[in-house]
Amino acid sequence: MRTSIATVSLSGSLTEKLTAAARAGFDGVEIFEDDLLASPLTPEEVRARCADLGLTIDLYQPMRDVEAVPADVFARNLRRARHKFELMNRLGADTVLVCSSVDPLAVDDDALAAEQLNRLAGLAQDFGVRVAYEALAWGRHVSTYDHAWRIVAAAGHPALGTCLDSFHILSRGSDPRGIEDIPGEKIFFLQLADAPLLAMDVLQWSRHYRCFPGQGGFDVAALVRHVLRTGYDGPLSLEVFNDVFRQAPAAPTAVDARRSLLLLQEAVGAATPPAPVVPTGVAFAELVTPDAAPVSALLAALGFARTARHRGKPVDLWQQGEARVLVNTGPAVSRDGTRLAAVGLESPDPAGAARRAEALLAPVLPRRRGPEDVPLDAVAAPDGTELFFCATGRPRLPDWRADFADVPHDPPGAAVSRIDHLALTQPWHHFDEAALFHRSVLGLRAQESVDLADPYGLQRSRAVTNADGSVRIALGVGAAPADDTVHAQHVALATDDVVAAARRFRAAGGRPLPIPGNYYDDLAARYEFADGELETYRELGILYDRDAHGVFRHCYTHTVGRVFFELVQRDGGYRGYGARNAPVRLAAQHAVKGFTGG
Ligand SMILES: O=C(O)c1ccc(O)c(O)c1
Ligand SMILES: [Mg+2]
Repeated sequence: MRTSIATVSLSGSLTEKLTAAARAGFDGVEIFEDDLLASPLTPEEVRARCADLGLTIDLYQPMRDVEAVPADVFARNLRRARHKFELMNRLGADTVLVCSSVDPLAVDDDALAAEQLNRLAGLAQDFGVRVAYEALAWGRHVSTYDHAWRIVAAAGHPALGTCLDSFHILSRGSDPRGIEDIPGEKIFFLQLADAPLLAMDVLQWSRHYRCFPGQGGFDVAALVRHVLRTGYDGPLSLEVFNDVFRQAPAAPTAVDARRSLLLLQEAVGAATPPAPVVPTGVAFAELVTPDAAPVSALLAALGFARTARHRGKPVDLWQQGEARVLVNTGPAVSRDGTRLAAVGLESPDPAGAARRAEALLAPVLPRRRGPEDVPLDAVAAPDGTELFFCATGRPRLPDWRADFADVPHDPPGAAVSRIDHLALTQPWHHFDEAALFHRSVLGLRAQESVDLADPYGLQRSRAVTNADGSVRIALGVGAAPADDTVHAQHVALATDDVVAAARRFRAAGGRPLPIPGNYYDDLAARYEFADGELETYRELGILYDRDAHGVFRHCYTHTVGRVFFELVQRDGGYRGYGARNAPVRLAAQHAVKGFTGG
């Protein structure tokens, strides 16, 4: 199946958009009129540029407010159309999109609409051009796909067909099954967009919040299956109006778009990339730092022991239970202060996981390893975090720990059993991309996105997890490009007894994040606690939450560079991440000098 993308979906000049679309592997483009009008290139030059890039021009759009108007108005519309058709001939574009009228002069008269569209198609035919009529969800008289199709059918012209747009169909709650009543050859074009399920004016929703299929709440794949059953054999084309994508660099957006289409093609059986290999645990979190001392002190206070050192690189392995943290002081990676640079994911089939990732356009990383090192497959997530697919102590698979030599150490503490979750901060324009990436490349499930109030801006967070919760990654982002000081990353450590773990941390000289007294006064109002329980939480800075399944108790350490740790105790199958407490945590991190930056 051919794939296409509308130039409106990408940022930049027309040339930049075309280049990004071609590099990401699209076969064609829909050229938006505004992009052409603003381009210094002549239509012939645009045509040549597309040809050089290997792109076809699959659609020119939009032509507005054509049909069901008084005769004199229609005569002017035909004159306007003639200009467009001439232009399309110069461009080498053979299909124009006509969207249903929003003109106050348009009348509610299907017969008139059909007659005028028939005449428009007659003129188009003289230019060797086809007209694809699309129902805008907010069209004045025509706002549903079945209505647009009835008019096209009544017009009965071979150069007139319909354009289906998943947003207009699904945003109105129309039943897409009716698509199968349209003959495939009369579907001249198929535009695809998803959107988050928002209760708002449909025009605003469409113009600002569309996203790539798989990133929102619509069942775009089901719609595409209906379309394919008609015999439609035109391109799958993405048409996404989105405020964030308009600002984000075009190249990664185009790759994100292409990945979304690959997944859609997989879902409808039109592509068969290697199957996802879902990770079964977190093997390690890797911090890079210019100075190991503060991180080492923090890990030691948390009860970790430095158990091994890499044979060839300045990397220490710190361990407690099944929780492993690598501290890397290598020169190449230490420029930005302390940060969470890599995650080792326990994979049942590391090579298969890497093949899946590569097929879904994840950047495969060169193996940074010495001649003796265990081969490790790694890819980069959208935020730059390196994801290693690895095995820990499993027969027949090389163990990444073989690269490390034990060093003498005292036994680690026993409070922490494993890594509960990792919180990664996404660049502001990669949030939707990140969730789709983790879902598609790693086969994780995405949970609902939640809003977290930070005193200096709203943050959003969305968790991706495997089925048993042994891999949990919370993807977070600020609302806009912003100062990143508290948009920190963190490693949450699972414990069976957060009170004991917090006490141990303090006794060992750790600095817990202080939580305001108001928080505990409110907790007392919300829940009943055993005698002394709340006082213990207050003393240790432990936060508390409950969901339908269980109880969550957690506390935070101070921040080193961009990284802090959290101790978490999940009881009774609690599924969340304490989102309700996040505003208190964020405010506390802002308030306490030394918890930010540093
Ligand atoms: O928002 C619009 O006006 C608009 C224009 C052309 C389209 O194909 C579309 O789906 C929406
Ligand atoms: Mg459209």
